[in-house]
Amino acid sequence: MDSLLISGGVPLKGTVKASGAKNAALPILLGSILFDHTVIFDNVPHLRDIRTTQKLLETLGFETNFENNRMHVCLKNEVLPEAPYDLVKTMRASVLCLGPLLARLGKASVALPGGCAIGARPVDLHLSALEKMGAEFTLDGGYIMGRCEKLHGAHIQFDKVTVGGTENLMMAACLAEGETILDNAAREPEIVDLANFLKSCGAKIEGAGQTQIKIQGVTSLRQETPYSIMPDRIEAGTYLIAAAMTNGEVRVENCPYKDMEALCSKLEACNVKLDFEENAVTAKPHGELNAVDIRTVPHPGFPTDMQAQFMAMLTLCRGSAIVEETIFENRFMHVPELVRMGADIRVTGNSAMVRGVPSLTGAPVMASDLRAGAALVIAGLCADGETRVDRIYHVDRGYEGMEIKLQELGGRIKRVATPN
Ligand SMILES: CC(=O)N[C@H]1[C@@H](OP(=O)(O)OP(=O)(O)OC[C@H]2O[C@@H](n3ccc(=O)[nH]c3=O)[C@H](O)[C@@H]2O)O[C@H](CO)[C@@H](O)[C@@H]1O
Ligand SMILES: C=C(OP(=O)(O)O)C(=O)O
Repeated sequence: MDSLLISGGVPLKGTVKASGAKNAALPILLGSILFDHTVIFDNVPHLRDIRTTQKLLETLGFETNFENNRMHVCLKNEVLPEAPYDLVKTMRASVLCLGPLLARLGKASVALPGGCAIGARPVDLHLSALEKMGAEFTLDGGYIMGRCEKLHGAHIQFDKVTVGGTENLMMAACLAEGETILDNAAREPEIVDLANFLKSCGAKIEGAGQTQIKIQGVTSLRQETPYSIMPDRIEAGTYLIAAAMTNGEVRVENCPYKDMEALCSKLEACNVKLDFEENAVTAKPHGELNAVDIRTVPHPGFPTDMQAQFMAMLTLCRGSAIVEETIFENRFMHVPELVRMGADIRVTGNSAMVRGVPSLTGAPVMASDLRAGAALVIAGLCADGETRVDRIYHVDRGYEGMEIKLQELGGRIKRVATPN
């Protein structure tokens, strides 16, 4: 297993480029299941989750080729209906093959994703919505066994905003008979990217990015030109916070800041100086940072995927702030690790009170999940002394070459084998 070893205290300086977005690439790549012909994607990040998706597509009967951020996906003979536990357990987004498989084959057997470090994460809303379209499900040996005749359009009202649920249903509805309406749909930019990809291949989708999405089923999809995955707003935001925390000057290129308003306005409220260009944002050196409360909510509100990194920054801000997590019931696993580095944080229920301290101290810490790991890395970059972040495989799920990008910004960080 690998760890990251960080010597803190160097202000980050230079330019970094945001990679393609993991959370857009995963559903879009799994959308390939809907196609008979080759589909090609650009700006696909080299990540552990992308390799898992590649393996999943291969298990489902597709050939893939992935080089230089371009992936080709092509059906070999026939689509196979089973997404095995070994893959699903390492990547919950695997459940996004359920809608496309049912639409395509009328059957699917997908391992039920278990809970993960951040919460139970059930898929009940995916299943009940697909039932409205004519699917029937049983649970057998830990697998969701789905069957249907041809899926038909339906009016679906999600009880709760679900990103994955909206994506699964949008993909299923593309090849269903008739019109599907999704109400209380998620509005994340990655939903819009998925819709843009599907529309570029002949799907009839209206309203992606709004609370109501309408999809008219078509008989087939066909790609004319390669589709380029949108840049990663969470990765971009992580580098802006790392720059602010180290009081450095970092220009983040390919920064989709129009999709990052909630984060950027909170950073500015903390006194982070941001300079916006056509396609880039620069975080500039600033005076003292002020503590500002955050509350995670679905897009366009403050994203839960930035909560841990923002909390890492709050540990060094003047004053105190409340961080409220409303999306996942257990997304504070980074707190005890930040406390080991000298942070002053108290958790009560789904809120954490963060009191700013003058400095953090390096320590061996453990990443419990992807964004917790990112938060510990950026905390390490400004801590006194050495920090070792273990279980870095979580970070590798979602950050392309994180330590290389940080090294290029002057960060003293290297990948090492975890000592026994
Ligand atoms: C690959 C990907 O894009 N992952 C993102 C996606 O995850 P994901 O799609 O899993 O997140 P959801 O939006 O579905 O989950 C939001 C909340 O709804 C609950 N829920 C969801 C589905 C369901 O059937 N029943 C149910 O109760 C979840 O447990 C959670 O509490 O959106 C999350 C919320 O922005 C992000 O943190 C993840 O990074
Ligand atoms: C929680 C995340 O991802 P996933 O849904 O893939 O676990 C994330 O990207 O922060």
